Amino acid sequence: MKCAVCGTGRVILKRMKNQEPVCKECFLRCFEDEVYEAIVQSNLFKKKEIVAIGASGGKDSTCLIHVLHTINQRYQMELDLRLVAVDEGIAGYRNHSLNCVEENAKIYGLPLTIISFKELFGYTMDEINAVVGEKKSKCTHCGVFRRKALDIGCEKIGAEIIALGHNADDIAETVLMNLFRGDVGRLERTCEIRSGSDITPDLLTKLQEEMKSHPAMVEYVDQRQYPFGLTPKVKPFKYAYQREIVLYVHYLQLKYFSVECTYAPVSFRGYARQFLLKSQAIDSSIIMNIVHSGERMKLMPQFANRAGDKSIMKLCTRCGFVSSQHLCQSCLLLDQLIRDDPAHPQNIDCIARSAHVLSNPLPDIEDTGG
Ligand SMILES: Nc1ncnc2c1ncn2[C@@H]1O[C@H](COP(=O)(O)OP(=O)(O)OP(=O)(O)O)[C@@H](O)[C@H]1O
Repeated sequence: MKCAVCGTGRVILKRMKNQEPVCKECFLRCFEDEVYEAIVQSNLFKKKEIVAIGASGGKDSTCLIHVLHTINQRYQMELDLRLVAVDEGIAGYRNHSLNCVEENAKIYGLPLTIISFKELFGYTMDEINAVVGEKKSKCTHCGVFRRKALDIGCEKIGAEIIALGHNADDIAETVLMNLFRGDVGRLERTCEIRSGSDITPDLLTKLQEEMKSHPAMVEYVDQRQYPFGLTPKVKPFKYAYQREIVLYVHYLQLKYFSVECTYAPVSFRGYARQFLLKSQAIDSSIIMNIVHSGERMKLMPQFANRAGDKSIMKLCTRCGFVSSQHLCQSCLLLDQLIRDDPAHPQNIDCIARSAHVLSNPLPDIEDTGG
């Protein structure tokens, strides 16, 4: 059997989306072209834009670095790509994956900035684990703190947009997870290829006004179009299957860390992942069907939960990040941690830490100046 694209190459796989048999070269090229197409169709980036790439060292973000770097050059997109990595402080996991990020920063000549939970919040994930307890999932803490850390990372490198390696399987998992939890208010956001900045001009003006009188935010009024917490997040791999990402990084022998997070086994996401794995064995189109279904679901107004309601957004009274409540989720979680932590000597002022990190340049682990 010959490659369905070039007609001559030796077939190495059948594409997930249409079962078309393709050779290695055509697979790599088609994969890159499809990501480029998704970027162009959704107008994800502007020319010369500083784009942060959330780099975890895992296969998805490693693949994203390679693909964005490749198509940026091939199609003269003129993007200024920079890496932001968050060190959550998970011994035996994140320290190893950060080594891969550092290696890739050198390989692609991209500047890298690392932001650590310990410096930002006063706790590593391992310390949070000790406070929260072994049996409970830590994914909420990790996810909420990481989002804030990535926003702060963007601020430090001057990026007003961040690209993340979420793929179609991740999105389908999140859709299922939200359904399993009955948390349908989040469905719309889950499936967006670009999220964060989709607020009305009136609301943006209101938030910008709030920034002017917020002690922690006033200095950013003239510098930022969006308040903190609204940095647009884009998912160029929204339509890429995980299995093809694995093959892509395998064929190109990219350097990534493949071990699962220490805390993953007790995560709720695990149920959705198992369900999806079993369903996929029956029909591989299930993943994209879930993504497309999620895209088309729209909540009736009476069911929209408050978390999904952008019109009620304000600035967290403590740290100044956008929030639907008086205190943002990260400040609430931090307060709870401090309350539950018998060893904590005093309340840590979250905004003092955020402000400290923002105003003092962290030593960049590797700045190759590319
Ligand atoms: N510690 C981190 N630092 C920077 N970005 C991160 C970090 N963790 C996750 N991300 C970003 O968020 C995306 C989704 O992460 P998540 O852990 O949910 O999925 P993943 O499939 O394990 O991704 P990856 O294979 O890239 O680790 C990653 O692809 C990356 O872009």
